[in-house]
Amino acid sequence: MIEKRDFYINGRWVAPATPHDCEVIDPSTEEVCAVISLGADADTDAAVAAAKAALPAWAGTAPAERLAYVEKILEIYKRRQAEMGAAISLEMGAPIDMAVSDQAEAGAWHIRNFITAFKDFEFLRPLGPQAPQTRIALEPVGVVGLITPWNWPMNQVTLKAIPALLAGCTMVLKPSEIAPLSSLLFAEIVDEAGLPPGVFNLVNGDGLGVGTRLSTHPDVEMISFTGSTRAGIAITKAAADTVKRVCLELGGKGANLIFADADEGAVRRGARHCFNNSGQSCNAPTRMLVERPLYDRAIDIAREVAETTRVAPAHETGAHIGPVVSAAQYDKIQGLIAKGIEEGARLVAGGLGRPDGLNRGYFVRPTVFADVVPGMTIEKEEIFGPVLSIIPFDTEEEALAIANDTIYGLTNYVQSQDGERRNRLARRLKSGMVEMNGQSRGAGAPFGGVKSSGRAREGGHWGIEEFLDVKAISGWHGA
Ligand SMILES: NC(=O)c1ccc[n+]([C@@H]2O[C@H](COP(=O)([O-])OP(=O)(O)OC[C@H]3O[C@@H](n4cnc5c(N)ncnc54)[C@H](O)[C@@H]3O)[C@@H](O)[C@H]2O)c1
Repeated sequence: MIEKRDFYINGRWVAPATPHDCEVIDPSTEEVCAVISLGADADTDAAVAAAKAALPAWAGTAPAERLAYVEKILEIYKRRQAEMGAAISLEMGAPIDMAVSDQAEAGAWHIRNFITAFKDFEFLRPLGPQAPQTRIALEPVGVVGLITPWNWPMNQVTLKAIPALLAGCTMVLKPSEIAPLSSLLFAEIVDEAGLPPGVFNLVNGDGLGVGTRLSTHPDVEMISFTGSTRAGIAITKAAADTVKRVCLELGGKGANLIFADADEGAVRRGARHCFNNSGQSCNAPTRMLVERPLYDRAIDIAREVAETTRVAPAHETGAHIGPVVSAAQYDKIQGLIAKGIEEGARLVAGGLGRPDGLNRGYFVRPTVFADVVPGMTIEKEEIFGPVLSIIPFDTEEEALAIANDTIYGLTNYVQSQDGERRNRLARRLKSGMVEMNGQSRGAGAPFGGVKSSGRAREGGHWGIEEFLDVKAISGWHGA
């Protein structure tokens, strides 16, 4: 049993002000695998005070010095990547091979992309030839609170902590209390990199405790949050009285528009993407919109993908999907599958209950619904499980209308050999990202959404700029 009750505050591991144990559950076994602490206001206040005290010196370091620290973090992170994958696999159920090669690797990928973006990042820029004595200065926002979810834990932590460091901010990270082990390891990595005390702090806790304290704290200038739309709204309201910057990465209900001229692998790729990470990705293409001539064939392919997707405990090596993260998520997904059946969608694979042979653990059957009608609950709500909804369409306009008729707007997908059509749709789909013909976002591209998916932009240049205030200066001396 892992016992990690301490928080990382002011460069040291410290016991919580008041003991408050919290059990971490291994979703593959439903057994307790670790004990952490939930912080109280006193812990949060101590971490914010440390970050505030460290801010002037850190904000004043040369960019090259901050870059050197981040390069050191990357070096240690790579050395400990297998350990990181194991922590993620245990805490949230990603299969061990995938946890190392995708989940933990996502963190390394973001750090590398930030390093590249930072090398030509300009903190002082001319406004333009029309105003030769005006400069635009980008300055660190200050002390920032980072609140992260359990589904891609290191992906999210690196997308926040690394640009905050590069920008010159100091910070308090509150990872998900459901999956805190990877973040505790990240704090060890930061500690080993030798950052000045107080620049990076970690306090474990829940949303109502540490999360709310950070969101309302007068010395915290910004909250960078990834998680549910529900919590994002609560944080925005809580942060209003202190007029913080609030950057939100929230839920999604991605549409994958597959036209009859799509490449051979499009349906298979879309179904696999939906089931990856047991469906627990905010950008998952969960609504597969298929042009009528391809519709029956697409259902057959999706069924085959579901039936051949192996579900197994997270510690097993090889290609499979693991459990979903918790009993609460399992129950929510079961409820939505039941709702799909009740509302008349056609169940073509999977369904209620656990896969055969798995009687313990939060395992969900890869599930495919066909004949899903826009407006059905499974078409509207984010399920966050391995559940695909297939919807037929006859015209491009109809597909576009269905895709855009959602409160979310994170990633949409288009599969077609017609380049003109792809470009047209890319501009008309209401989302922060559009991925076409299986091409994923390029290194350093901004990740973020519109509408109820939140409007943060993380990664690369954009991700660094989120942690900077813009100052306009006129009467500047010199060139
Ligand atoms: N857009 C993205 O980039 C992105 C990425 C991953 C996950 N997500 C979304 O995250 C959700 C799943 O994650 P989750 O269940 O951990 O979400 P969640 O919102 O319940 O929790 C996320 C984090 O917020 C904290 N929190 C909860 N309520 C809070 C409050 N009132 N004040 C302050 N903090 C609070 C939690 O403790 C946790 O650290 C899904 O909806 C998913 O789509 C979005």
